[in-house]
Formats: sequence, structure tokens, C-alpha cells
Amino acid sequence: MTTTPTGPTRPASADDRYDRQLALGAAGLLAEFNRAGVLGVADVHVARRLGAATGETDEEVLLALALTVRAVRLGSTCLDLTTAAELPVEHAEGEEPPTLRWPDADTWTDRVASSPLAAAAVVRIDQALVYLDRYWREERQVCEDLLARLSAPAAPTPDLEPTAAEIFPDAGYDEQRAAALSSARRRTTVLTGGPGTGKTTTVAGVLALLAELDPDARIALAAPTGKASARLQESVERELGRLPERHRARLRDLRATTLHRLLGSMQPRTGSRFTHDRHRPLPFEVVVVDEASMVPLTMMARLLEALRPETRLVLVGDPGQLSPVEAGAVLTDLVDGFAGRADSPVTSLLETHRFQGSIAALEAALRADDADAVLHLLTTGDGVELVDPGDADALAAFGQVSADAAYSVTLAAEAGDGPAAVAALDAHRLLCGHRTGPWGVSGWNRRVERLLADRTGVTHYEEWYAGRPVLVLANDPGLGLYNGDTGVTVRRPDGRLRVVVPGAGGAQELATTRLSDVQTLYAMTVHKSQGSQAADVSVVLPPPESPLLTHELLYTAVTRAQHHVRVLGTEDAVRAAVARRVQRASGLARRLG
Ligand SMILES: Nc1ncnc2c1ncn2[C@@H]1O[C@H](COP(=O)(O)OP(=O)(O)OP(=O)(O)O)[C@@H](O)[C@H]1O
Repeated sequence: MTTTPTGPTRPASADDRYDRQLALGAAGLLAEFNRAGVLGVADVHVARRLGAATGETDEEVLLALALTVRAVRLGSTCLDLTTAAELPVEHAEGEEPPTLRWPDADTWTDRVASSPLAAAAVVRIDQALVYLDRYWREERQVCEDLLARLSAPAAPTPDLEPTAAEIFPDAGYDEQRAAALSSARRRTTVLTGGPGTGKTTTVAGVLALLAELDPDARIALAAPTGKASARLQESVERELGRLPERHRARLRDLRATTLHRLLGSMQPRTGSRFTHDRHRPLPFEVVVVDEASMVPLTMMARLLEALRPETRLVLVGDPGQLSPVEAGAVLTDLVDGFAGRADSPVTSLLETHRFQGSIAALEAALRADDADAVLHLLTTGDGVELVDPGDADALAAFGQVSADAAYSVTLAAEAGDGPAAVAALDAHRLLCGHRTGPWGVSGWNRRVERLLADRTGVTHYEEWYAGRPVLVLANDPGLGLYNGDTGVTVRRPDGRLRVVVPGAGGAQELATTRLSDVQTLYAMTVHKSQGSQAADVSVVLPPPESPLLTHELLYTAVTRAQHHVRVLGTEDAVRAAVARRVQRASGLARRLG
């Protein structure tokens, strides 16, 4: 089973001209698909506007355009019209799905190909897929740049084996030693591996090998988000600390940054997107990009065009994790597209070094798509649990774990002990698949707040109180805060409240008035938790019919846990998640293969 999230949905029968989900003025097929909840208002408006600009009147062609806009909005880079009618259409429980007049799948693509829209290059047909022009260009460019990098002969490298043996001395590092050696010999590497498989350790080794080849090599470390770059900095520093002094000394001044900052500010007047592009390439001999699974197609296109052909590129990530919010799942496409090619730049690390026992077994069962094994482990394993939401006592106990964790944070925060409050906060995480609704972050935030109030006897009516955990929602480079940072409010001896936010350079304390874009963090989305870890994790699965319930969601959620994970969900929900891979349409893998 595969799924594509279906976006806004409403019952087909309702018709309200003031409904914000309905596109006013739309008629024919566009109105029909909008009313059924398949198309959003923006999809319809874009299609109508581009149709008017190009003189396109064929409603089936306009429908194809609107569906392609929708596909991009939901993360695909293109749309296959021959299978479009298989899109799951949400409908109210107990009702039949709406009957939609899907155009003839055999001729639809040809009609689009010979339309004024295609003549005006608004849409492109390639490999029988429909693209918006921009994504077609970016996908082709990514493919061409990568293949050009692979076909260029690599510079001859001296014998690196002795240095590799020095960096990775014992047999426990065999897999990483081999991966680091092959990366150091190549111009392009895609280093993949699940959580804790030693990707960062390998990157530190690759950098040490490359610095051995060229001690003056300029090295850039980057990640898609500020939070991920801060984590990269921290973990590379930690892993470099393991290396002999000679290597450490060479790599001491490395600083990680975001991809946006690496590429430079936007250049609106020159029409170029970033300071660095094909004409003004990045001045580095080595560029390492971590959390590559979070890099969307557009950013990958901008990065590749800004690299000199001789710059070594190392993309690092876990293709099993959630894809970026924007269009494209490039890392997955690279792994699929290069599979079986003799010149594949993909190197995979398989052995996990962080997890043990049932969590390691659960991770392996998920990777193998083995739903029976996943359920068996969740119901019998040590340190892993499945909690039935239909069992009131079990549900109450599940909520109590979060309330107890919040209580520990409150005690430390009221005592003014910042480090203890941060440690208590990081000891447990409650993760939800949904943002809103009773099973989402907003519902669980309220629920834990109530349980905590029952326990302390104090209900907080003020926004800020000692023990309030917060999640930062926007980057603020001035304050050194990043979207995804977490902090906790503590009471200082003078009674004032301060927010303690741990970071790579140590914790900082901020007045509550300086933090504007934050939300209470008794629960957070699985998406936001990517890349972070907690000793104990509670996961609230969406119901089986939710399109957000996917393999990637469950895998990302359970692999956040170091020692204990409890999953609130039915057996059906677990089976649905294991079976349902996020399907993002893209032509990149086929182009590469
Ligand atoms: N070969 C090894 N033997 C023992 N421990 C290792 C080995 N490789 C890495 N480790 C340790 O395992 C932990 C995970 O390694 P590392 O951070 O490199 O993995 P990762 O794949 O980058 O993890 P993630 O991306 O999930 O954060 C670290 O504490 C690291 O020091």
C-alpha cells in the first residue's frame, strides 16, 4: 500500500459559497474536484490563472494542471496521469467516496502534451509524467550535474590505508573504515545509514583522510536547518575528539552552517537566487551535507550548481526518515536511482552502534517491513510497549508518563536548577503524528497540562510559568536560536523567570520577553523531532485511516528513543504504518538509472 496525503477534504454534498475550502467562480471539473476535497482552492486558482494566460480552455487539461500543482504542494515533483485516479479521496465515515469524472487515462497525457499549456512551457511532459516547468528544469539539472560529477575522472589518491587504520584502529570500525576510504577516493559520495550507524563517525574519518591529502583543504559542513547544523557541529566535534591529535589539530576550526547560509544571501537584482551559483561557485575543496533526507529538490539543484567540478561532495542521511516538507525526496531518489549502477556513489552503513536490545530489533523489523515482527516486539519486547487506546487504564497510564516527566521538569525549574530542568526535559519526549486534533500535539499539550495541574494543584493562567517547556518555532540568528530548539522556563532566586536553552556552545538563559515564536512543548510532532534523541519516548500514532500514518513516521518516531519507547495505537494502526510508504512521484530515480 502507498499513500499520498490528500490535503483538505470536505463532504461532497455540502455546498457553501462562503466555505474557504471552495474556490469561488470555479466551474466544471475543477469545481467538482474542489468540492470533493481533492483540489484545494490554491490549486484551482493557479490552474485557472495559467489557463487564462495561455488561452487553455480544455477542462481536462486544466484539471491535469491543478492536480500537478496539488502534487507539488504535497511533496511530489510531477504527476503520473495514468494512475492519478487511484489517489485516495477522503470521505466522511460511513459515506461512499464521491464519484468523480476522471478523464480517460490512456489519452489524457497526450492531450496535455499537445495543449497550449505545454506549448507555452507552463507544463512539461517527460517520461510520460506531467511537470510544472520549474521542477522539470530542477530535476534535469540535478540529474545532469550528478552524472557529470560521476563521469569526471577522480584525481589519483595516494595510499590512504595506513591513515585509515590509524583513524579507525579496531575491527569494530571495519564498515566505517571502508566507507571513509571509498568516500575519500571519490568526488561524490552519498553516505546512508539508519540512526546510530556511525555516519558522523565516518564523516569525521573522511575529513581526517582528506586533510591528510591536502592539509590546506577548505571544508564546509552544512545541514538543511539551523538546528541540524548545530547538531552536526556538536557531533563532528565529539567524533573528532576521538581522533589522534595530528588529525584533530587540522580540523579544529570547522564550523557547521545551514545550506542557505553556505550558498549566500539571495540576489534579487541579478536574478540569481544565491550569491553562489554556477558562475560564482563555492570556494571549498570539500562540502559535507548532513541530514540530506531533509533537502528538497530545489535546494539540491542550487547546491549542485554552486559546486566546482573538483569539489568533493559528501551527502549524508537516512533515506528511511521523513522526507522534506517541500517537493522532492532527493536522497531516496539517489539511493533508488543509483541502485545496481557500477559507478554508484552510494555507500551504506548497516551496523547500528547506538541501539541495543528490543529497540535495535524493532528498528531492524521496521526496515524489513515485517509487521508481524514489529507487533511481536512491541507486545513482548523489553523496553518497548504497545498501548491500546481503547483501554482506558492503559491510556491513563500512558498520559501519566508524560505528566510525571513534566512534574520532574517543574520541580527542577521551581528550584532554579537549569541543568537539572534541561536534563529532565530531555529524558522523555512525547511525539505525535498530527499537529492538531485530540490525537495531535495541541490535544496532548492540553491533556498533559491538565494532568500536571492535577498533580501540583496549580493551574497556570499566565503564558509563562516555572517548568513551562518550550519549542522554538523560528530561527533567530541574533539570539543564536533555531527552529526546533527546545528550552525550559526556570525560576531564578530573585523570582524572575528565565528560559534555559541548551546549545552546542553551552546553555543560554533568556528573558521570556525575548522569545516570541515559541510553543509549549509537552508534545511535539515526529517531523520536528527528526535528528534528536531522548532516553524515553512516547509515540501517539494517528488512526489507521490517517494519510499521515506512514512507515517513515513510525520509523522516525521509534528511533528517537535510546532506552524505552511506548507506542499508543491499535494493532491496525501499526500494520497500516508498516505497510504504507510515502509515495512521492518523481522522475529523478528513473533518469539516474
Ligand atoms: N564502530 C563503532 N563502535 C562503537 N561505537 C561506535 C562506532 N561507531 C560509532 N559509534 C558510536 O555510536 C554512536 C552513534 O554514532 P554516530 O553519531 O556517528 O552515528 P550517526 O549515524 O551519525 O547517528 P545519527 O545520525 O542517528 O545521530 C556515537 O556515540 C559513536 O561514538
